[in-house]
Amino acid sequence: MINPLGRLEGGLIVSCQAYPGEPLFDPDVMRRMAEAAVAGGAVGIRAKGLDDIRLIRAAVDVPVIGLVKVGSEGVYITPTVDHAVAVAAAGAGIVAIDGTRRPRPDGLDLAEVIATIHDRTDALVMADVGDLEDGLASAAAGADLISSTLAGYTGARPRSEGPDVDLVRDLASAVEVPVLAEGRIRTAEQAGACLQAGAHAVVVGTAITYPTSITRWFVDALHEEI
Ligand SMILES: CC(=O)N[C@H](C=O)[C@@H](O)[C@H](O)[C@H](O)COP(=O)(O)O
Repeated sequence: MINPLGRLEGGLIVSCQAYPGEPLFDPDVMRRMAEAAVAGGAVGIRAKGLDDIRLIRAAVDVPVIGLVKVGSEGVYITPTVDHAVAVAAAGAGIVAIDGTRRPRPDGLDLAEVIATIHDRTDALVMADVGDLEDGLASAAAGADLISSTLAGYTGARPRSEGPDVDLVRDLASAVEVPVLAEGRIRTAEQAGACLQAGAHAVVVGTAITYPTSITRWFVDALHEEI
């Protein structure tokens, strides 16, 4: 497998995710969303769920960062090795896993998890972290790249309104592996600030692919005007 990290450098990765019960919750809709993002210049796609990953992998020629979500509390992003192996088998060249120091459902530590994924697949492992200590521990455990995905969602750091640029900067200067900026990037200016802070690439989801939230931002702003 060609190492995808070079293809991501300096670029925009678009996260295409929908949830059960929502109008866009359909792998084929996410496949179309991914194609639309790539047509606009996305250098990578982040996708959730094995069916979505399969369809998107077949439809676009950019690296796919895959994950599954199991629940929404604690360690819910690709929580076990078996989940990670399934994500890689579905076609993700990069598997995103929870990279926090919280106890994992399979009782393994992060180094064991990453080593086993490397043994059983060709995929790179991306650690989704919530603070600097998570990032340092993930790098020491063998993660191939680190993302600020969980900043503001684990209790370790406050939930900033925009991206946690300070964490991105601290991670980028503290670890050797590439650091992605992810989480609450709402504008192109914020994405640029993350690259300036040392991010290898930026991941944007909600602001591009989640029309319910985008609509609500407009609606709320209109109400504040009154
Ligand atoms: C915290 C968590 O579970 N984040 C998830 C990770 O896959 C997604 O829900 C986010 O949409 C993604 O990280 C992109 O972030 P944003 O949608 O803010 O641009």
